[in-house]
Amino acid sequence: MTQAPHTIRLAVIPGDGIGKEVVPEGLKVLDAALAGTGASIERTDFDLGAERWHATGDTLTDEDLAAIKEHDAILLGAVGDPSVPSGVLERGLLLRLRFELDHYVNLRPAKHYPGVPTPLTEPGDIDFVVVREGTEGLYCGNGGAVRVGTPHEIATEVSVNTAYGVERVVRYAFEQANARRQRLTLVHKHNVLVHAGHLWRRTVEAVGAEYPGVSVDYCHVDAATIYMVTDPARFDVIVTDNLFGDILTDEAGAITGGIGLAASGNINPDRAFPSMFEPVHGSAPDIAGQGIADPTATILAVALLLEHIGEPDAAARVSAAVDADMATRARANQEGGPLTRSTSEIGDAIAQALRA
Ligand SMILES: NC(=O)C1=CN([C@@H]2O[C@H](COP(=O)(O)OP(=O)(O)OC[C@H]3O[C@@H](n4cnc5c(N)ncnc54)[C@H](O)[C@@H]3O)[C@@H](O)[C@H]2O)C=CC1
Ligand SMILES: CC(C)CC(=O)C(=O)O
Ligand SMILES: [Mg+2]
Repeated sequence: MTQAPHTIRLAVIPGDGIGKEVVPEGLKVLDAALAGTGASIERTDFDLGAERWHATGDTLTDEDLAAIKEHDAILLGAVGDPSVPSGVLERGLLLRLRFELDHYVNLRPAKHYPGVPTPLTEPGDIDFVVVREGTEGLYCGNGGAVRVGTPHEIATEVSVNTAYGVERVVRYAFEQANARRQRLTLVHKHNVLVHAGHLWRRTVEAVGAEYPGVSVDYCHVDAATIYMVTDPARFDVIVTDNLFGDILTDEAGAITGGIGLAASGNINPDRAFPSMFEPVHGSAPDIAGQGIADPTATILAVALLLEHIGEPDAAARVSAAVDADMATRARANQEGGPLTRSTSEIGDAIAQALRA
């Protein structure tokens, strides 16, 4: 559908490793999805990541951050590289973006496309979303270490959970559940983490009273990892903290056909700052540079981005093109084996389907 001409200001951060390989495919599909709609992309590339850090020592400067804030949305590949001490880019770049831009919702849909290979023998109908808290918990960097390197070293990481932070993400999760199959599962570990866990439990109870149509369930996180492989169809919306959500969504990627299919949105629902869309996976140094990374997660992140910025038709067309590509994979699988395609061949196929 043609709309009035308008421009979408997009900040692009390919990052490291396969981030640099999958982001061009996401952009290819974004262009194809918007062709003829009246919307155009005004794109700014940010060279953040390992190379920049080696050259300048910067992870994310205040100037970078101010420039990124001038955009409508952000597309990110992945950050992290074996040549950089672990945590420097993950904390100084990725988490700093999530915290500074108040991405308190980390939305991670998980869907199995029929016939697509999965490690589960009977996957059932897997279609759920994880609403992971994005700005608190164990990822705050609240901790420290003393007597480092000695036999008496003590290291702490303290999980921060505020009533304000938990309530706003729980409310978002109830809204999601209300718009879906009206089932919400809180995942935590309140049998042990009694302070944070009981705050989450009480908050879900209190907010849930406003959503009488939504049934509420609870799993300890260890049991949740079991149900995710034995009965994933039980889940509709999972709400959980930053660390548990991180772990569970890699598992969700694995059971739905691979981490290369799992997309995410770091969302500021209040729209005070641009939201950031990225694949769930990391920079995958083990396969980087080979052109074999699956770009589908990034392409699905583009669909989430389009939905968020008010281009639902384009978003639906991207999702439909991915559905069709998944059906092609399923057919190939039935006919004797998985399709072997390069990163750019997958991007080309999906972009071409959109232009057809
Ligand atoms: N959002 C981000 O930027 C994230 C960054 N990282 C960083 O990435 C680096 C590598 O972390 P890992 O723990 O190895 O996790 P990873 O997600 O990069 O890789 C885990 C496994 O999944 C495979 N894989 C990942 N994406 C794939 C794709 N698109 N297609 C096919 N296979 C894919 C990899 O080859 C690897 O075997 C680290 O520096 C880590 O801190 C990790 C997770 C998220
Ligand atoms: C690299 C971490 C900071 C984040 C992560 O693994 C994730 O958000 O999935
Ligand atoms: Mg992760």
